[in-house]
Formats: sequence, structure tokens, C-alpha cells
Amino acid sequence: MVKVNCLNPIAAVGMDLFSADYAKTENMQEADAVLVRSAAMHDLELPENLKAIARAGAGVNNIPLDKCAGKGIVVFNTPGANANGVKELAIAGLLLASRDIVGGINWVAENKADENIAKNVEKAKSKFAGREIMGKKLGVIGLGAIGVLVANAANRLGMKVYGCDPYISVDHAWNLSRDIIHVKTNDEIYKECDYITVHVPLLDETKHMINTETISKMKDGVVILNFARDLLVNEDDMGEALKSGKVARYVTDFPNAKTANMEGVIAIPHLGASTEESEDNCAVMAVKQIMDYIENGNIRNSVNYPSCNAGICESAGRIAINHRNIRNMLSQFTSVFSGENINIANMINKSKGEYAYSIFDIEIPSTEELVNKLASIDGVLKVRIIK
Ligand SMILES: NC(=O)C1=CN([C@@H]2O[C@H](COP(=O)(O)OP(=O)(O)OC[C@H]3O[C@@H](n4cnc5c(N)ncnc54)[C@H](O)[C@@H]3O)[C@@H](O)[C@H]2O)C=CC1
Ligand SMILES: O=C(O)CCC(=O)C(=O)O
Repeated sequence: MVKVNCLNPIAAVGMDLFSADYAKTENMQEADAVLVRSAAMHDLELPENLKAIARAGAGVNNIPLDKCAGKGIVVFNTPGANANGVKELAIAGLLLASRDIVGGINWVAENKADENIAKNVEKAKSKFAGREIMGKKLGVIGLGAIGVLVANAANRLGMKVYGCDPYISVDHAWNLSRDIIHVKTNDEIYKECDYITVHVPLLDETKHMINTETISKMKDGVVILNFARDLLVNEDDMGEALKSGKVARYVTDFPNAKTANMEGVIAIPHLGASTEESEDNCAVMAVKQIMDYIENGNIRNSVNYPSCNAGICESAGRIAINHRNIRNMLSQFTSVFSGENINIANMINKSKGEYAYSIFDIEIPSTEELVNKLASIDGVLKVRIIK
């Protein structure tokens, strides 16, 4: 029985895909696989038996990727599965920052007992007036699954859209409207744009990328939107910029004790991916990836191990090995098989950074003895009998 632990609720449409060979466990220490959304995993003890973690979502900054890789645990995410949900909320964010919709709604709630509310609306409404986004300039930093959708949607709403992503993938470039002005540096966005929205992962190099220095390059009264991660923005610097009026509004999907108390902040409680559709898409993708890894050893959409697709095993046996990406690993593996007089029917070896992964289809059913011999090779992190 394969034991699956969910650190966050995962949509039923995904969980229902697990066959009778899988059972849910509340105890992570006995899990073969973990499904997670935003739960923080950095301080959790990772059990020896754990083979895979699937993040039902995009951002993986809540998971210790390198520690997992070093223990032979493959971490998956679900690229693009919640991108439309975030795009729609980011567009809502543009509108919320432009018209005082929140102030207006609050005014109605505060005056709901007033019998003359209908008449008083007309007197009160001028203080909630705003501006339109059509014709304004939007800068999109990060043209991945979400950034491309936001750029294209804002373009269709009549905004002039600038985009920057030094590492844009070919697929995302294909999906980007030709109307988007593709700039090479964020500085061009800072200089030109009335609205700036950030859609990059939180990494050492992106942490606090919005700070006093970068804000000083922006237009006075700029609106900044952050539907990616709180730490992309230096919040003390943002507080100063809001006070001075340099930044007119900061729209964030990541409220905390600081931003929730700042004037000029529109804070949403991390709702970007909280739609039925996004939750379903992420759950289905995460569960399918886990099942393919557990049952066939195949890796799709991992963030710490290479992609590897050996299909369904048609030989008598299959062994999967997570190992370090160092010299002579393959020759040591093949000599274990040849030492046992076992013919290899098919093999794949792929690497990603410091880690690598190999699948061997062999012409006899795999044995524990083979596993022990392979596991004793220096640099091997995990060996699994698939068949
Ligand atoms: N608010 C929410 O509920 C959600 C938030 N997110 C956040 O949004 C982020 C982006 O998500 P996706 O678009 O799905 O990811 P993605 O991986 O498709 O796109 C990220 C893009 O950022 C680019 N990038 C990386 N470093 C960059 C830099 N320094 N400057 C410019 N571009 C850079 C990459 O080349 C890539 O194209 C996630 O990492 C996550 O933190 C994602 C989903 C839901
Ligand atoms: O699961 C969620 O609601 C969070 C989504 C998110 O932040 C992500 O996918 O990176």
C-alpha cells in the first residue's frame, strides 16, 4: 500500500484518482508521498521512506528543495495549473487600485441603516472616484505562466503593456501577444510604467527586488501589484514610499502584520489560486505526477530532479536510482548488473544540477539483493524497485 499524506486540503477530483493501492495517512512520518499547497516544510523531519512531494501549485519556496534532493526525494509542482486564477485576481487588483471600489463598498456597508442612502450616495460618491486603466502603461516582470496571461489580458483591456523576463521560455514567448513591448531590463519598466506587476519566483536573486532603490527609478504615483510572494518586496521601503506618495497603491496577495496596517495597501488573503478551477487543475496534475513516479518511476515537472520518461515498463524488471551527478555512476551501475549476468533492456540517465536519475529496465524481476548492491555505491541517494 502506498501511503499519501496531505499537508493541506487537496481537491477531491485529484484525490479520487488514487487507486485502491493508495491510502491516505495523517502521519507524515509513514508517508511514501506528500501533497502540499502552502504549508511550510522547511522545519519538518523528512522520513527515510518518503519518495515524492507534490506541490499543488507553482511556488516551491515552502519546500526545502536541496535537502529533499539530497535524500532522493523528488519534488514536483504543477506549472500553469493555477495561472488563470492568479491572472483574473491580478486584473481585479489593477481595477481595485484604480477605482476606490473597496472604499465605496465599505461606505455602503457603514450606511446601510440610513433610509436616505440612495440620495446620499450621490453626495458621497465623489470621494471614491478613480481613473481608468485603458491607455495606461503596465509593466509585467516575469513572463511565465501567469505573467504572460496578465500581459495579454491587460493588453486586451487597452493597456500599453511592457514585459521583462531574461529567461523567458520558448513556449511562453509563443503565447505572448505581439503587442507586448518586450524590454531587456526592469529599469525600462520602472521608468515607463504607471502600474507594475511582479510574477517571478522568490529566489535569493529576486528577494527584495522592489526596494527604495528600484522604487526611486519608478514614476511618481506608481501602482505596484504583488501576486507572487511577499518577500519580493522590501516592506519597510514600501511603507516609506507609500507615505511619501511615490507609490500610490500597493496591492498584495500576501498580507502580514506590517502591510495589513499600512495606509495605501490593498491586501488580499492569498486568494490568487483559490478558485475551484485552479484547485482542481493543481490537484489532478499533482496526483497524476505522483502516481506516474510511484508506479513507473517517471518524472514530470520536478523542480529538483530531471525530467525522465521511460513509459510503462515492458521488461521483467525496472529499478530507479536517485543519485548525485558525479562521474562514473553509470559504469558502476552497469557493472552491478553485468556482475549478476543481467541483461539491461533499456536505460535512461538524466541530470539536473548536482542531482541525477537513472532508470534500468532489466530482463529479470528486480531483487532486494540488486537494490542493496546499487544502494551501497557512493553517491547513490535512493534505489527503488518499480517492478
Ligand atoms: N498568489 C498566488 O496564489 C500564486 C502565486 N504564485 C507565485 O507566482 C510566481 C510565478 O508563477 P508562474 O508564472 O506560474 O511561474 P513560472 O515559473 O511559469 O514563471 C516565472 C517566470 O519568472 C521568470 N523569472 C525568474 N527570475 C526572473 C527575474 N529575475 N526577472 C524576470 N523574470 C524572472 C522566469 O523566467 C519565468 O518565466 C510563483 O513562483 C509563485 O511564487 C503562483 C501561483 C499562485
Ligand atoms: O495553494 C495555494 O493557494 C497557493 C498558490 C500559490 O501561491 C502558488 O501556486 O505558488
